[in-house]
Amino acid sequence: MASETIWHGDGREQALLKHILNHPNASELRGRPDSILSEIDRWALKHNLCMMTIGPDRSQPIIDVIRSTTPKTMAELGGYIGYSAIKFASEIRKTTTTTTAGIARYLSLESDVQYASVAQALVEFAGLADLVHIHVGSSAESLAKLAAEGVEIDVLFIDHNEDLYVRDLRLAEKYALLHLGSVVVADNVGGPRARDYVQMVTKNEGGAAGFKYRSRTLPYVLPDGQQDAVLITNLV
Ligand SMILES: C[S@@+](CC[C@H](N)C(=O)[O-])C[C@H]1O[C@@H](n2cnc3c(N)ncnc32)[C@H](O)[C@@H]1O
Repeated sequence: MASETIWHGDGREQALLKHILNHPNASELRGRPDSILSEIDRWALKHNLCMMTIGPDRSQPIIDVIRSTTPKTMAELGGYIGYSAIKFASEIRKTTTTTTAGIARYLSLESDVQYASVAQALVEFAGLADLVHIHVGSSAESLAKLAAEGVEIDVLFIDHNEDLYVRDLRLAEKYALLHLGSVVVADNVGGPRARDYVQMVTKNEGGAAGFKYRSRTLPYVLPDGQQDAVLITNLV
């Protein structure tokens, strides 16, 4: 019988953090997001571990979204160890304009306290703690808190639990966290658990807040050979 891929939670996250912080070239890695992410990728490859991070290749279409929208506020559902937060927040920093300078932020929502603490340490090591705000708690609770603070999300990256994609997009709309022109990017939409979400955003019907969805699917193959896809949806 084929063994199932283990993606997380076997101590690899803490081992990875230790590796990065105690790296012989730690002083050269510190404050260099791209080098830190490359080191994470190298470490995972060396230890033959599939990590549930967005990784370098799948990041590219999301980087393109950031470049074309220059978001003031980007949020993600599912932060894990902070890989995507470091990748996308550093891109936001590079694309910061005079209008977004000082106010751009990346909100990372993560339910697991231990993963969030690894993420916080890596974000600080990458020099992005002023931009990245990690919210520990379930996505439903954190979205409600963001709504109470009057947050408006320009780019929403959904990458937590496919069973919750529909519910959480609906919540973000209900709480008026999204606006006309917001872009929603969902990863891992290739499997059956994301079917309802795919149906919802690829129909030309409006969402709960009256926006219409314009979606495009970008297929990819996972390191273990499974087919999957990213779905990019513009609210129009
Ligand atoms: C695929 S990983 C995220 C990977 C990350 N975006 C990256 O690319 O580096 C999914 C994460 O979502 C978190 N998660 C699952 N359900 C959640 C929920 N309801 N609210 C917040 N986070 C959740 C998990 O603990 C896990 O760390």
